[in-house]
Amino acid sequence: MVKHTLEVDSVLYSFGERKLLSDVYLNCGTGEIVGLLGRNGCGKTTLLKIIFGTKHTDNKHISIDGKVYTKPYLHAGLLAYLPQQGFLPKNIPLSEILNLYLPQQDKRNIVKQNIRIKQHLTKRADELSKGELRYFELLLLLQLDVKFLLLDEPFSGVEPLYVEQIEELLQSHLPTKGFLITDHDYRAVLRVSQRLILITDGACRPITHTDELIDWGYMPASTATES
Ligand SMILES: Nc1ncnc2c1ncn2[C@@H]1O[C@H](COP(=O)(O)OP(=O)(O)OP(=O)(O)O)[C@@H](O)[C@H]1O
Repeated sequence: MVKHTLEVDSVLYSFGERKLLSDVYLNCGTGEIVGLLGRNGCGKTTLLKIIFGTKHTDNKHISIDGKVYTKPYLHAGLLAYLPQQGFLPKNIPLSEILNLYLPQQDKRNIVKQNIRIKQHLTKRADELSKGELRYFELLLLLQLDVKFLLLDEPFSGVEPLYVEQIEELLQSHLPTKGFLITDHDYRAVLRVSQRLILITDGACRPITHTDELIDWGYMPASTATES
């Protein structure tokens, strides 16, 4: 399997007097899940939007397999983004949503035949529970022919059983995809990620041991025994 690389460098983002992101470097290859952690408001969502290309910034260098892109989302086959708030139309059934997003029938069938989704196909997105909807969104994005997925809070509001199923789903697509994932369910992020990056003070810090998350003030000291 060919390995692809996403490289993010020199990201600067500021508003007013505040420099939100000032020293960002990270990379991700297909075959790995990179967990992005950080406190509320540190800039995780902003960074994912900058990488996707939908958020303008003062400076950035986004490359995939060595080629630089200013707006990667405009190029087929590169990236997909799961936004925090979801992205699906609310007023049409899931089966029609699949027709819109997945032109290939075999890909649609994978989603339609999924044991957790098949009974919901005639429902609209707003008729699903939060966990069911998140699972459906992910399942759909995973069928897209893209090399990298940027996932903003895929576990948010999701019950433990679905969290586990989402983790399994991501793992099953590792042969062809790479993932940048952020979520406040840090236990799930720690479980599923091969590498961790903490955003703090506008910079990306590679984390090699979970104790460092306590040292940087992201996790409470009471969690030390879990690491
Ligand atoms: N153009 C802007 N003007 C004012 N504030 C901004 C602007 N862009 C980002 N911010 C602020 O920067 C902070 C970072 O937002 P962002 O959503 O990226 O954080 P986050 O790390 O994803 O937070 P959370 O974990 O709570 O989802 C927020 O406080 C946001 O309001």
